[in-house]
Amino acid sequence: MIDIQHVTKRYKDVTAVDDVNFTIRQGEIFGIIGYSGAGKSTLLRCLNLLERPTEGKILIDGKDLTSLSDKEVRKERQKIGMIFQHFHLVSSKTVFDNVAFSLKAAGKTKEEIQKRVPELLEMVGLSDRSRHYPAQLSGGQKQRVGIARALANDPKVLLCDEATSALDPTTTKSILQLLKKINENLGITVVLITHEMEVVQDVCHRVAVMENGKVVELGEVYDIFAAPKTALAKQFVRTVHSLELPERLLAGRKGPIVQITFQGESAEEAVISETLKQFNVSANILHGQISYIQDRPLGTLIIEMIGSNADVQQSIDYITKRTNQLEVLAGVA
Ligand SMILES: Nc1ncnc2c1ncn2[C@@H]1O[C@H](COP(=O)(O)OP(=O)(O)OP(=O)(O)O)[C@@H](O)[C@H]1O
Repeated sequence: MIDIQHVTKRYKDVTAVDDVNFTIRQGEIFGIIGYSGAGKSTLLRCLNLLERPTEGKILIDGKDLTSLSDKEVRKERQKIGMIFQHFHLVSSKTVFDNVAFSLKAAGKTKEEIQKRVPELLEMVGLSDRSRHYPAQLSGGQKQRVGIARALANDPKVLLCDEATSALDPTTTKSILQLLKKINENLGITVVLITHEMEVVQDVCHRVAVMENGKVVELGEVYDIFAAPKTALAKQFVRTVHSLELPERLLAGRKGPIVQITFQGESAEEAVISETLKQFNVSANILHGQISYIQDRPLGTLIIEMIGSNADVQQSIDYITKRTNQLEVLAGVA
């Protein structure tokens, strides 16, 4: 649906986006994650040509935006809503007028605006705030106004530029739920950039990990959580699924310490107890958790395995076969 074809954006000697090439599918919530300066904002702004790529093409539904004149781009941009970290509301206008603004800009009649704005406010749960000014709203409510304004002209795509970064964790969850609802109910493709892996875990279907202007890893969110390939993706996964063990525990171990990741159904199987029954080893459970990503369980367990070298090795081989991933964190003492 959104084809990003070899897009590069340079500012003098800085290459903010470096030959990025991937496709965002119709109806998905696509996350772009990276640390500050990775090029996320620049890439997002290239998607609606707020920034013109220095090289490469952006195609939306097969239409090459980069080949259009500025006037034509402004028209196309009405089909692409955008929300921002700091909301960008007009402080002198009421909630109603902030939302009406987009409709006026698109040439809608007064009657159409009077009908449409209440529908939009209802959708974002702000029907009772229509006559308030932005200064009278909480951060979460301001972002809801931003979302209503972005949806005013029935866009096919919603771009979210760090939309929850200025919000507290509870408000972040509620805004993410709203984005999810909009995606599911209206079928709008959502592209969001963030530096928080938790946001990706909560709502995204797929994610691209960016570093130095490049996409270093891209895939289904579940797969990246289950088996991140690059050091950067591993770092981001660890920010959510942190299973750090105290040094003291590692120093006093009697056998190897292994981390096992269970994917899908195997998370609910008793692989460990079966292993202990079959082989002459005992296991010391040090840490464990099960997360649900897109309603699929992903389990992580850290155990110390105690027994003869041969038995321990056989158990490790058995568990590796039964689960998708086993990593030895510390070898034999
Ligand atoms: N208008 C500009 N002029 C010059 N350099 C820019 C401009 N916009 C961005 N850059 C540079 O491009 C690089 C990528 O910036 P960008 O804002 O896209 O990163 P980001 O991943 O979104 O970071 P953040 O999360 O801090 O916004 C940075 O080195 C930045 O300084």
